[in-house]
Amino acid sequence: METFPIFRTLRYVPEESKDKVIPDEDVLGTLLKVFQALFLNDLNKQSDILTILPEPVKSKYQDLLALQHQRVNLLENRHQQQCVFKPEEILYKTLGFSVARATSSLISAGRGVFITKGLVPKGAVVSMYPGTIYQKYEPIFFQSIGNPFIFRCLDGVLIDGNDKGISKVVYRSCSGRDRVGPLKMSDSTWLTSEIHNPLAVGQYVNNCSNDRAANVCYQEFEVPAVFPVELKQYLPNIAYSYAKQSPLRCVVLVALRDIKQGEELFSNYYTIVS
Ligand SMILES: C[S@@+](CC[C@H](N)C(=O)[O-])C[C@H]1O[C@@H](n2cnc3c(N)ncnc32)[C@H](O)[C@@H]1O
Repeated sequence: METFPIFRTLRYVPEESKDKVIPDEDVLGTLLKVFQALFLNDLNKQSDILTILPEPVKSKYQDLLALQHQRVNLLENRHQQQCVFKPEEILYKTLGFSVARATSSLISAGRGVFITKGLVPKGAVVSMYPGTIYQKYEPIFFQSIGNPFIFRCLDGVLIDGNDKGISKVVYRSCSGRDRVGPLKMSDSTWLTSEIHNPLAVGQYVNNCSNDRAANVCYQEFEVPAVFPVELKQYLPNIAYSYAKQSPLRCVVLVALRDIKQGEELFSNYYTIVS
């Protein structure tokens, strides 16, 4: 009888990446830059979002929006030009590249992740690994059966990045639980075809092979307590258990070299892919 491993693909951050490829401040800086641009874009679509924000946050964005409109009017010489873009366009305008899922260049590997526009410089954060965060003592047995999207961090913390079945239900449930009034503390749109955070595709990156060297690597990151509350809605991770004290674990993928438009991303799973 065939024995089936619980974790079909259990990728992990290898010991050597304790020496992080880029400093945490750079990861944080990139996320803040992209999320703030996404938020301003959302405000342009729906300015009534401002009314639910605490006063200091509201005035910060009112000023930023006013500045943005001034700039657009100067450039375009038009009145009240609406500047609303798709999330992938915001990513391109902010970081100089966009990234998306498409059929992998590897035969029968399903989908993969590609640079669809622009150039990713070496050392840039190129995507995020979305999913529910489990401490190593938390139950994940049923979610893990036949699930190739489980990622293991150095300390045994697991991230379930599966966007289907029970994994999807669990993520949605945790995300609803952690809402603070109208404010979302995480992004659930990576479970749908309308992704709000275009970086949240890292779970679809395929494993490297002899003829496809890894061009990205995983790096762990803890979201600091000071992370702006209005930008948490773009974080594609949620803790399985509600833990007010512990910081939220994230995993980002960092470019190991310059990556050009049209190239597929490959990481090292450090496991045998079946
Ligand atoms: C986390 S998923 C990656 C996304 C997957 N390609 C998909 O479309 O769902 C991991 C699975 O992708 C496939 N895969 C990843 N790297 C591969 C490779 N180098 N060759 C063949 N299949 C691969 C395997 O089926 C593996 O279990």
